[in-house]
Amino acid sequence: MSNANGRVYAAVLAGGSGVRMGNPDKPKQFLMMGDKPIVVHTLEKFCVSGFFDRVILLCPETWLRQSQDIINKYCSKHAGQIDVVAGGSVRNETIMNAINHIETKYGADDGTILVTHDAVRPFVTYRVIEENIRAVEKYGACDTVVPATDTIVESANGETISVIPDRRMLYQGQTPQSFKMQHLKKLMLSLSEDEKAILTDACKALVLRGESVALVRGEESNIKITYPQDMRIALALVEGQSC
Ligand SMILES: Nc1ccn([C@@H]2O[C@H](COP(=O)(O)OP(=O)(O)OP(=O)(O)O)[C@@H](O)[C@H]2O)c(=O)n1
Ligand SMILES: O=P(O)(O)OC[C@@H](O)[C@@H](O)[C@@H](O)CO
Repeated sequence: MSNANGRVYAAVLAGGSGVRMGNPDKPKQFLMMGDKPIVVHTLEKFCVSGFFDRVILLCPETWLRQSQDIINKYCSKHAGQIDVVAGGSVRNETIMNAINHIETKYGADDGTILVTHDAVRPFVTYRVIEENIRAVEKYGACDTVVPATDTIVESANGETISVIPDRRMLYQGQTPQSFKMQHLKKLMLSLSEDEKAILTDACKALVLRGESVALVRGEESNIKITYPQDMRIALALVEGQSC
């Protein structure tokens, strides 16, 4: 589905190795969740939504062949919509690989929209995906967030509290994070090594340059599967969905 100004692409980020999952025999995005791997649950959300001209799956270089096999086995109905591309050594490099692939293969202009999403957030909803696209059309960039539920404590030295910010202004960032693709590329290329070192997500590239990023309301259920206990929660959620 093209928007009024250009094309819309999804980058499903599956290039990580899942160290915090405790080094299972495969990166966590390829672990089974119910009847199919986590990454397939996520890809299906984007393919079925009908919002995208193309869905790009970024995976570790050593998993290119296996990723394609997984798609053919578990997601064959949508295989024609998905390009499998190698990710980079850090998450933002993976996003740059998606941008370079799209530019080279399909071309891009100022209206091209890129919706980036963690492969390990398989419970993203169609509402959130659609609101991301609408927010980029209106504001140029957006982040998906939920209000912070815990009190967030800041400590500069790791021993004592520096400040407890007003929770009413605090949110937890999720994905999707979505952008005018060419603008994101320009900003990413402008970052210094020091700036790259503090970039825990792509939205921060805009925030560092003083640019505004709109908020899209996320969902508590849009969890990121990071630790083994998240996997147990995810399995319970997917079982609940199939009941
Ligand atoms: N070089 C990287 C690193 C991460 N990711 C992706 O970014 C998402 C969120 O990252 P995270 O949960 O930190 O995944 P990992 O980097 O795999 O986990 P860890 O930090 O525990 O190794 C994941 O879907 C992961 O595959 C990526 O595409 N490319
Ligand atoms: O720092 P981590 O590697 O856990 O996660 C990096 C990003 O994936 C993360 O910032 C987005 O999912 C938004 O929370």
